[in-house]
Amino acid sequence: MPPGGFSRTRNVDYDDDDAYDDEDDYSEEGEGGDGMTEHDKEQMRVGTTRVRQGLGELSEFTSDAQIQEALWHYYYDVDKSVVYLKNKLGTTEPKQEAPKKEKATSRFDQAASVADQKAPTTTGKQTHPQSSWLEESAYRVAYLSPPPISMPTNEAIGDFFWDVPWGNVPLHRLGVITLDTPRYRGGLLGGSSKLAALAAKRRKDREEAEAAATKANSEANAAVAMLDKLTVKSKEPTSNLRGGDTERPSRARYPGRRRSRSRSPPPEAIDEAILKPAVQQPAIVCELPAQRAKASMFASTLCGGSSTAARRPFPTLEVFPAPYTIYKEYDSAKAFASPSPDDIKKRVQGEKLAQSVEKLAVADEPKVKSKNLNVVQEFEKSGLKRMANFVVVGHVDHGKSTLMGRLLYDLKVIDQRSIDKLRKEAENIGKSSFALAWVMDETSEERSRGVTVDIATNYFETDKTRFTILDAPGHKDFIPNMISGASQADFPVLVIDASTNSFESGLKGQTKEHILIARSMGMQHIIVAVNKMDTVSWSKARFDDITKRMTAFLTEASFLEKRITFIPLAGLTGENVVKKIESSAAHWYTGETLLEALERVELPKRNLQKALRLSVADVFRGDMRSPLSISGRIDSGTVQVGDTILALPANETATIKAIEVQDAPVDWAVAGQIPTLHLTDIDPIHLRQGDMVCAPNAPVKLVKAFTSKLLAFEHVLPMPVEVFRSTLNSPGGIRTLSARLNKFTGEIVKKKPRIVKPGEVARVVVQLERELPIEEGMRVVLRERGRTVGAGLMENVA
Ligand SMILES: Nc1nc2c(ncn2[C@@H]2O[C@H](COP(=O)(O)OP(=O)(O)OP(=O)(O)O)[C@@H](O)[C@H]2O)c(=O)[nH]1
Repeated sequence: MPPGGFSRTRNVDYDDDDAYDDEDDYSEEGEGGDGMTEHDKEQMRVGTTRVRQGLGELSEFTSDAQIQEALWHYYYDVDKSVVYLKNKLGTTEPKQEAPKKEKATSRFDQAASVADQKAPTTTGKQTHPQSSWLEESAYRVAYLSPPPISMPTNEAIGDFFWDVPWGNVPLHRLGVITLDTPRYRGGLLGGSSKLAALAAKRRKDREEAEAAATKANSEANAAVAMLDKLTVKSKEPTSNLRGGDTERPSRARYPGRRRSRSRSPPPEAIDEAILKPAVQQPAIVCELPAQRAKASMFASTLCGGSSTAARRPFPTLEVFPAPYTIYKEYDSAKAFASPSPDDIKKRVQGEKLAQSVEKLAVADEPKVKSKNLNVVQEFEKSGLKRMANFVVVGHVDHGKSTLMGRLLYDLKVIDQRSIDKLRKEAENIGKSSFALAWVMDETSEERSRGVTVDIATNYFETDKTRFTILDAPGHKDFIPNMISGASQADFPVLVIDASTNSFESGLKGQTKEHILIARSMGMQHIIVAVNKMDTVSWSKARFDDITKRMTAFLTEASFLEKRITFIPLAGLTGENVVKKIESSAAHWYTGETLLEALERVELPKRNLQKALRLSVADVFRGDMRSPLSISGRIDSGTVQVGDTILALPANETATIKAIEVQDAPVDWAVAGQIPTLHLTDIDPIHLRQGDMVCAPNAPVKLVKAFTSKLLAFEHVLPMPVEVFRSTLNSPGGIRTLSARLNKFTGEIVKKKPRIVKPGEVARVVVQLERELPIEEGMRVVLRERGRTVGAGLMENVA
């Protein structure tokens, strides 16, 4: 390159890294940061000595810095440096200051200053007056906005450097100086000729490294190309891709990658960039770092590392779009329009599996067939014993469960071994006196607390009758359960504790309440078991006193005296339960035992001819064979296996699959019995405790308000109450007091009374919160805040 053939600015094309990685650059180049290697320094030292020798007497006027500057510029050429310095010293007065303090002015800078004299100056006041043009430019680039640049002419530079042997500069160094548009670099590279040379040296090193990398890449590419040949070719269309892109592996299998490129240009832009032929860019060299390592020995052996296969160019795009977004052909190809081979295989396997499963399948359960029996006739000719359900009521701890345990034990329904076991268990927790009660109280809560919580059911039979025991809880907290039990019973057995004060406290407690509820349920016969007579030494006076007071109360509650039976007994020891008492202390009692009284009770008439009505007392969700079972008393009508029933208020039908009465399977059941019905063809969610089951052709209406004839237990006035019907209870209220009635005749005594006193009978309108299946003749109990305020008979829909 001729000396005058370049612009004043040496626009060295360094990597961008150079612009900000200054510290790294210097640290690489020696401790002093002067950019000289040890070899340079040695050459500089020897050269300085020889130049001084060449200068002779002029040497004393020349500083080391000047000599070294010359040597640096002439690449350690001693002769040229001597000539240069002699010329310089011949025209320039040596300075008097110490050479070390003088700032060395490079020849290049001198050239610039000469040119400056010819060029128009545009520098402002920020420019140092003695700085060269190049220094000024560096200063401006570093601290100011770029000024309009005044360029020295090539002629001026050429004149100055006419004797400079630029032609000796190695070719690779010439390569780093370009004739591009002036481009200002920072102060590091803008004003130092040493640094320029240093940069040239680095450029050379880098080019050598790149050449090595290129060679390595060629080998690696050859290896990769060989590996690519071994892979299955993508069938996806690539017709409108550029040549280089056709070899790009499909990215459809890696959709996640596209998601990670959140800053990718929009698909349209990519489309254009990829699909249109690339525009030839002038003189842009894409210098990518070596991205591929040299092929391993194994790869070279396998694929021919020395192969001369054409090198695949590195992709110059930094954005690799997912094909579905840019290549229209993928859309039209509809790659997933038909099932994949895997899908087809799976489908075939699935079909085979389904066929084999079908072979294994059990045929659907045959529909339950009805025998279409005339159940009433069947019942009449069956010769069944009479069936009696009684509820055991009374104040808490008066001995109800113990009495029933004794009854069952003495009737051998419970064997000695079971009783011994219960005794042992009861002793273990210090409740040995409750062993008999545990015959009925089976839950751990009941046993640990010593109180009955829920209705306990058990069975026994005599020669004439099959009995169902419904043992009710005596505690006031469980009155709703007591109501549920009472609603299923034909008559009550009232248990009274004859012990001192116990009878009296019972009267204030649940004794009276239980009696009233039982009577309100329509029960007309009652057996009063005066219990724990052993605690009062079988006192006739005590028994008579209790009998007298209870008769008065019971008759007031509308029990006829002839239908009331009193029996002195002791459930714990068993006297007068099944066996007559033998003690002389009880010689005054010659009446019947409890069992005899039970056998003698007149049972209510069964409404077999009426439509089916069954109050659901329990719902059992069982196994696959019997997913849903219900139990409850049949108030009227009959059922048989195969019958369709209607559940209310869900209004869902079900089929009776099987029937059990007292744990024995039967074909039918009639009013008065408490069967268990195993159902099918219904979702278990449609049946709950308290629901009504009836004949589909004679359903019970759902009502939200009704008129009732009410016996008041407490003062009654329009107020919110809880309405109990059998096992069902629902919020509601007494809406209206229509009239007060004569207790015996039912005639209206007073219309719209403001209040009804305890013991009076009134006609009231009861409002329900939701619709419930209630019809004429059904009995309801109204409670308010845990107290029973009244019980009544539903008359009609209000
Ligand atoms: N001395 C004596 N104690 C009895 C008799 N009958 C029951 N008891 C005792 O009275 C206590 C209560 O007996 P339970 O049978 O649990 O009374 P309950 O009426 O069933 O109690 P709840 O069902 O919780 O209302 C127990 O300790 C019994 O041992 C009896 O005839 N004589």
